[in-house]
Amino acid sequence: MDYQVLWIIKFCGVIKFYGFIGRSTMPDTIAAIATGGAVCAVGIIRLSGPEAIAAVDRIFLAKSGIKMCDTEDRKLVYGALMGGNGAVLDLCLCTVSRGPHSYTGEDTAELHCHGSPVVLAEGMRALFGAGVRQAAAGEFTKRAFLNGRMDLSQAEAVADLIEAETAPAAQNAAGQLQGAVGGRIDAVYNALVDLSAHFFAVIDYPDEDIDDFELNNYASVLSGAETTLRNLLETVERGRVMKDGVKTAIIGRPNVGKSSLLNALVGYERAIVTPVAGTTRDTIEEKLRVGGVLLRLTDTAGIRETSDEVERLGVERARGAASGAALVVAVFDGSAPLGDDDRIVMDIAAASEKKLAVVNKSDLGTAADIGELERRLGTALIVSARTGDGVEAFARAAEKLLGGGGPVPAGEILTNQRQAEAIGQALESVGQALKALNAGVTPDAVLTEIETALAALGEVTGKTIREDIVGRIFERFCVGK
Ligand SMILES: Nc1nc2c(c(=O)[nH]1)N(C=O)[C@@H](CNc1ccc(C(=O)N[C@@H](CCC(=O)O)C(=O)O)cc1)CN2
Ligand SMILES: Nc1nc2c(ncn2[C@@H]2O[C@H](COP(=O)(O)OP(=O)(O)OP(=O)(O)O)[C@@H](O)[C@H]2O)c(=O)[nH]1
Ligand SMILES: [Mg+2]
Repeated sequence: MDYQVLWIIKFCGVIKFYGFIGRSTMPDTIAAIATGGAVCAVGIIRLSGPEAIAAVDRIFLAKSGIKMCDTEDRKLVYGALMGGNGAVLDLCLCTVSRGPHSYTGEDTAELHCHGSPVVLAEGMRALFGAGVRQAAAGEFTKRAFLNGRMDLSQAEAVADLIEAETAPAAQNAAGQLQGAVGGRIDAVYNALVDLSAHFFAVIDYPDEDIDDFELNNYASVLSGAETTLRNLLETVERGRVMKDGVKTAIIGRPNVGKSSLLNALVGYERAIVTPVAGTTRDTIEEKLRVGGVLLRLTDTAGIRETSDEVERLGVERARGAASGAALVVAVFDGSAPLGDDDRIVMDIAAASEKKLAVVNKSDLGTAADIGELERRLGTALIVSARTGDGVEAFARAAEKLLGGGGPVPAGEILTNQRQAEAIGQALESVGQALKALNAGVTPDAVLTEIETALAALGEVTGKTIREDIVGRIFERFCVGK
């Protein structure tokens, strides 16, 4: 082959090689709309990476004439955002934060525009022209994690905070953003690292026995770790309720006002209401916040014996909803005496651990035996879905029954399944290590268990975690976070 051609091929290979190295050591610059796609008062485009400040300097002209590269960190500068064709897109504010003292740890910039999706999209287009690329979901926070600005439990708290549906859930996530979980896990992690260092020393000098004082010391470190991990795990159930809400089934015989109650609770005509018995066929779901508790309400078909095939399937679904619910709300028509269908409803509700009876239509007077309801179901609340009387009291009763309104969580409630699984594994290994220690097993057996526990704890904070798992965690974030 011609030497010249060979040389060119070799040269291209070198470029490719350095191109690869360049990409892997020097991150590119990313941009995204941070404020979502809706029309709003102010919309923010954010950038991160080595070219972030240079890129805004290409498309943003400060009124004062100053360049953003000459502006101090975290100062807002007023000016014009320029489109690709040189036209002014918006009059906006720009700010920069240089790495490492920024959210991502890299150089960052923000454009605070008028909140028009069109302006923001055009601003993004101008930035692509200035050499930046669209950020992937969660990429800013992923960079913050990879640059050591936060651990993985804090990064996950960012997503939890954004998605929180109640004030306590948001408060708990904010606590975790400050390191409530990461700090506790780190404390256990560090204690176990110290312990394993001792054990390594023992293995290196096998002739020296571990004295009793030290053995006791090791045992107390391990049981201290066990306690911390167990306490954290015990919050998982509360965490699930906090994050996912409480499945709540509204059941009752036809026409008692189940759909009317749902509508009165959520404050709009969510479900169809008619005087015809058997109006609701399929189940209807709606979220409702009562105080700090999120209810996932399911309105169901009225329960009765029926030959109508569609209605029968609906009744089956109603029974299914009740058995799958954490809270059953049994509705009765208080203006009529209780009948056989009401007693079937009572039986279904009584089988649920948590239930509330609602005696509806109080505006029509009372003919139902409220004493019977209270004997079977405990609390009975008198309401009128039509006038709204008692509906608020019902919501308060539900909140109280579900343990809402308790102390405000400051991050100590575990809401993340991945973290819970890893902590469960660590707890198991610490328990085994303690057992091995007490049984007088050779030090390396104890050490093996401690190392397994360390690996599991490292997954919580991200100290030791596979890259593909990190990738999967951040993929679930929104774009711009
Ligand atoms: N406009 C805007 N609002 C936002 C964010 C943002 O990036 N931009 N955030 C993110 O998405 C959250 C705030 N998080 C942040 C965390 C750290 C830093 C930061 O620059 N920290 C530096 C400097 C602190 C200082 O000295 O003032 C540091 O800790 O060194 C910025 C935002 C929520 N609100
Ligand atoms: N006077 C009075 N009427 C009510 C009240 N609540 C509901 N109703 C009426 O009772 C009828 C049935 O109400 P729905 O809410 O459809 O009852 P439901 O239990 O969902 O009925 P199905 O879906 O058929 O099982 C409608 O005509 C409502 O307007 C109330 O508090 N007072
Ligand atoms: Mg209905």
